[in-house]
Amino acid sequence: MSANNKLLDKNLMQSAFSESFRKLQPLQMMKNPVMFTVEIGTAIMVLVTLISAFTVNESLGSTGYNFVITLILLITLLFANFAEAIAEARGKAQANALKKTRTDTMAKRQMVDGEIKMVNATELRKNDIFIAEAGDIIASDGEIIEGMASIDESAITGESAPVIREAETDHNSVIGGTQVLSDTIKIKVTSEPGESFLDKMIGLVEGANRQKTPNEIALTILLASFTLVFLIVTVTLQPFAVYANTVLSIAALVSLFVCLIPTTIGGLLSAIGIAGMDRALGANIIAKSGKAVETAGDIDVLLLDKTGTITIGNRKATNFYPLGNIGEEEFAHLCAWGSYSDKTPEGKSIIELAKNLNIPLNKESIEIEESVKFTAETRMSGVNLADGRQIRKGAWDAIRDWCDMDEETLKKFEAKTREIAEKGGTPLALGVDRKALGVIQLEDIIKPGIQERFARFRKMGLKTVMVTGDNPLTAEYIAKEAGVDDFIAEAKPEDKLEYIKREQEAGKLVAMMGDGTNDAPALAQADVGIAMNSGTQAAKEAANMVDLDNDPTKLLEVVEIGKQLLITRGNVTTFSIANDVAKYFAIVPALFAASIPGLGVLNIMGLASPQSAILSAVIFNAIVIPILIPLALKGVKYRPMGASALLGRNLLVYGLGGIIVPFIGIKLIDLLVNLFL
Ligand SMILES: Nc1ncnc2c1ncn2[C@@H]1O[C@H](COP(=O)(O)OP(=O)(O)OP(=O)(O)O)[C@@H](O)[C@H]1O
Ligand SMILES: [K+]
Ligand SMILES: [Mg+2]
Repeated sequence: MSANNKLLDKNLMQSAFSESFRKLQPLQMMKNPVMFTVEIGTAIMVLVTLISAFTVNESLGSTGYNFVITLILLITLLFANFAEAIAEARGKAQANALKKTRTDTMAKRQMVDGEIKMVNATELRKNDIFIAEAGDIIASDGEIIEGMASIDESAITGESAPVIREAETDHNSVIGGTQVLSDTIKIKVTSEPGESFLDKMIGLVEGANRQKTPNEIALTILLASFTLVFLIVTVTLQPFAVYANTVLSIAALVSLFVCLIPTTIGGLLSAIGIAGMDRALGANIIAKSGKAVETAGDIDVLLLDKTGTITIGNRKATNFYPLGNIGEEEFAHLCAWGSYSDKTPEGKSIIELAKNLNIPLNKESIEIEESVKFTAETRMSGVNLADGRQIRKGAWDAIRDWCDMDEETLKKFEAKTREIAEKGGTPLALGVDRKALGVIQLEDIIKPGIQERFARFRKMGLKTVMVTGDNPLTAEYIAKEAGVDDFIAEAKPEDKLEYIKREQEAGKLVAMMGDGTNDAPALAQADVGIAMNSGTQAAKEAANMVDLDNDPTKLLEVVEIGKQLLITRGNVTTFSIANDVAKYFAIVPALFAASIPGLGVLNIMGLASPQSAILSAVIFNAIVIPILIPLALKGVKYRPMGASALLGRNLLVYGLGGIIVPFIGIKLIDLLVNLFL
């Protein structure tokens, strides 16, 4: 579902073209104060043109000239509308592609009495239960409450590799419109009809409910006040002109005003915002608001999980180390038994290792009375057997606290766990009936290329923090290898929340990514919280963005998209205002050169006449907008560097450039205008 990046798609151009005219309605234009004043100026010029055509009034200037100025002002408005319309049209094209995936599906609804009834997907309500089998299109968003299945999510994510979704894990979410490839699952509906994930996505990309972000509103107010200042400047020029015996026509005053107000950024502002959300969507990120994307650009601290984010995440058991009075085979047995009801990759890999070592597991010989699930809170898991035995495995410190241990055993375990942790492995200890029996070694691989990404963030001045439930030694090893700035070890879910609060109290903006229900509070607290689409409903509701690809490193991309949005907007604003200042010095001396010879010194551009100076400036003012549309949509090319270096560079390029470019542009247009007239 990647964004349609072709800027010049013919259909998009056509629909944007007609939209540009529709957007001329004053009620629409009013949302954009800068361009609305241009519209008022245009209306005044229409009147002036008509009056000058039908009456004899020398101070109004020639009808032809007035007409041309009116036309150029109208084109300026259309250009600005076109910028917004083309940004919206790209979103709509994506929405249409999504709508095609929303087909009429049937669902096997399970009624209260257990009976299965075929119903239309639209009849499903929140908390209803339905069954989906291999080949079925999942009829609604939901959470798997029984079973596991491999699912093809390509209709939504564009990713063709199937994904595994399973009840009682942090990957229990399914999206309506995706297809079950194997197995049978029981699903509880999580959204009402019309409010599904897909519906929300379509609404978002259509831009129907796009709201201005606080930053956009602030900038709009700033631009409006600039506009007011220049209105006063232009109006006070009139008595000055009378005093200097110069006739300033209404056309000249209106044109001067339009040239001086920040029309470039005024015309491109909303296109830049829409394009930012589009870019996020292109990266398969659903931002619940434009504000979230923007905030991502200002983030100071990034909280990242260790397992699955910095490391590949399918931690595998690689060794059994019995440390008590117990043989290798018996120890492996107990490790496997203790993992029978453990659905985590760690648990599965322990059984896998036992099988690979050819340990006869004779599962029939045991009866599980109660399974003790792994939680990030207890950092242990295990089983209680029917014969009364309790098996627990977990983080070393958790098992240590659970077991009764003498000095000697403690030393043995500490040495072994340290040995494993110092090399970046995760030691799991195993205890039976509160007696520690040995250690299991888990290994995980640091994701290739992750070091470069962190280096890039350091250059931008961002702090990266690795959070892990693992012990400090393993954490330290991985943190150092991966190149993160800080780490929190033996972290429980609430530690993330605490850390975020502390950073925020110090004035920092914090981003994090999570998928589990216990991540929800921290996701809600973070300034930017991204939930994985496979994650639990609670996590997705707490977050302000959802990643369709379930890629924990996506956080890094989101920050870059946000930064690019902020920088693009900043640069276009700088350019726009620098432009306006330059235009002032291009036009005013030309206007007064005849009556105040002293000003002739300032008329460095040597424009042909006051009329052509005005005309050239208005034309330049108009064409800058479409010239910058590609930049607004694609975003300024972003290089990682510190904030002050970036500011310096941008001021140089867009500030200085913004001053020089109009002089050259207006001079060229002036030459052309006089060549043809
Ligand atoms: N299935 C499991 N059964 C028992 N103990 C486990 C299991 N999985 C992990 N552990 C232990 O609990 C600790 C905490 O796990 P948790 O999932 O909270 O954090 P983590 O996976 O180490 O880090 P992250 O926060 O990056 O996911 C692990 O370091 C490990 O020692
Ligand atoms: K302008
Ligand atoms: Mg984990």
